[in-house]
Amino acid sequence: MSGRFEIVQEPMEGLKLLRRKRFGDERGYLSRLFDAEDMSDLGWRGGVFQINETVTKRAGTVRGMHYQHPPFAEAKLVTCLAGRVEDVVVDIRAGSPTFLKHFSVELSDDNALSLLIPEGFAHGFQTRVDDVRMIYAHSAPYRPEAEGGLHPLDPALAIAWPIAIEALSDRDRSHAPLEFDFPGVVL
Ligand SMILES: Cc1cn([C@H]2C[C@H](O)[C@@H](COP(=O)(O)OP(=O)(O)O[C@H]3O[C@H](C)C(=O)[C@H](O)[C@H]3O)O2)c(=O)[nH]c1=O
Repeated sequence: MSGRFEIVQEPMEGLKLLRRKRFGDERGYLSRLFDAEDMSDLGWRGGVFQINETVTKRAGTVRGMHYQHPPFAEAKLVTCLAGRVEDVVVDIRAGSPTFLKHFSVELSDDNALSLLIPEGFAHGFQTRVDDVRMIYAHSAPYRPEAEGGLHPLDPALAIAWPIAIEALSDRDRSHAPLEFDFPGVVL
C-alpha cells in the first residue's frame, strides 16, 4: 500500500471505509482519488471501466439504491468532492452473513473519506446540503439492462435517512418492495 489510503473501517466483508491522505502546502493540497495498486491490494478486481460524476442541486435528494446484476456486477469507489452526503450500501450477496444489512456513513469534502464498495452491494446516498458533487469509479461497464434497484424507503431495509427526502427520480420511486424470498445476487 502506498500510504495514500488509510483503512478506517471494514464494516462488512470486502466493504472498506478509506481516508484519503492530503499532501498540503501553502497552495492547498493534493490527494489521490484512485490508485490501481492500492485498490488491487484492497480487493478491487479488474480495471476501471468508467468514472462518473453526479451533481445534485437540492439537499435531501436521494439517489439509489442501485446495483448491476452479474455478469456486470460492479465494485465502486465513491467520493464526495463537494458538500456532504449520507452514503448507504445494502449487502445483497446471496449467502452473505450480512445479507440485506446496510451500512451508512457521512462522506464529505471535509472528512476526505471514500467508500470502497465490492460487487454485490446496492448503493445510494442522500445529500445533506445543496450542490453536492460526487465521483464514482466503476469496475464494470454500465449496462442498463443489467441494472437492479431497491426502494430507498423499503421497510425491509429500514434505512434511517437523516433528513426528509426532498427529491427522488421516477425510476427510484418505482423500485418494488423486496419480496420475502429475495434471492440477492450470486457472484
Ligand atoms: C449509472 C449511469 C447512468 N448513465 C445515464 C443514465 C441516465 O440517463 C442518467 C442518470 O442515470 P441514473 O438516474 O441511473 O443516475 P443516478 O440515479 O445518479 O445513479 C447513480 O447513483 C447511484 C447512487 C449509484 O451508485 C450509481 O453509480 C448510479 O446508478 O445517466 C450513464 O450514462 N452511465 C452510467 O454509468
